[in-house]
Amino acid sequence: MTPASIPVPVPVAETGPALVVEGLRKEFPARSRGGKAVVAVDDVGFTLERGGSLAVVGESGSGKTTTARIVAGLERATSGTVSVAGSSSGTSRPVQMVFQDPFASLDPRQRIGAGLTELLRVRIGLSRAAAGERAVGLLAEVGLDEQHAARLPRDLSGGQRQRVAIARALALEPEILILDEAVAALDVSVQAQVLNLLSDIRERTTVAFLFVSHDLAVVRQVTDHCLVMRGGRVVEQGRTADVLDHPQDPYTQELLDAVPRPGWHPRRRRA
Ligand SMILES: Nc1ncnc2c1ncn2[C@@H]1O[C@H](COP(=O)(O)OP(=O)(O)OP(=O)(O)O)[C@@H](O)[C@H]1O
Repeated sequence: MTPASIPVPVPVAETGPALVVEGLRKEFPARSRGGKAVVAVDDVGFTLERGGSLAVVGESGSGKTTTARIVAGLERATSGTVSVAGSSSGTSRPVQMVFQDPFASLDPRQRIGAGLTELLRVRIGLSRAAAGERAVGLLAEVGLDEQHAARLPRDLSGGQRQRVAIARALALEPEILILDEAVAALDVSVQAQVLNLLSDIRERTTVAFLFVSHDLAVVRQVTDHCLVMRGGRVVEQGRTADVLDHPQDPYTQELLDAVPRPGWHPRRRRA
């Protein structure tokens, strides 16, 4: 593999889509001698419009997270291109990622407000006073107040910690927010609150969402386009409502059939 084949983020025009991915491929080397390399992502392509919301769905191991990590710059593709809007405009991190477990990205000894203020000083270059003010504003945007700001991560609920993770991602003024199973660990009612927050953010800003999820009900609620992956490849993509209501690929139908719905009854096993 020559260095020339490693994709470099290419800026796209200010008016163009937030993200264009073409011919993306990721091979992981064999884990043992004589083992086979894993092709985690194979010829994946999609476009995410500014302010749009695209779901990546598929069963475990289908390549969703690897695709998201390449877009976020956390993993290098073997080949293909990832073009992110704003990557030439001085925005240092045009893509931010929120994970299922926000604990991992929070310093357990740092109070929420102080951590956010530090992030704004170090990464955005704001003065101490301006960073403090912006931190209060960002926390308010995600529904948290100064009482929450004074707490340590362990003294917040799971939903509140996820709000903090979203505030920290937004602090860096990204073009694209990747949410990788970001509500999967939350109780249904807390999940609904965080999903409402994400809808609000979409209405207020031009941030585009890339939403990795195995939960098709959540996908229906928060995305307008959807990409179905299987074995590293895209089997189907289109408007979320069309894909979920009229799946063209049998695999998408299988995913839909696997979801318990109101009125769903497990099939009785034959004796
Ligand atoms: N660092 C790695 N080294 C080797 N193989 C990997 C690595 N990361 C992922 N894989 C493999 O690549 C494939 C795709 O994994 P990926 O995590 O992208 O799938 P996923 O759809 O996100 O699954 P899940 O929903 O379980 O997170 C799997 O076969 C996985 O075992």
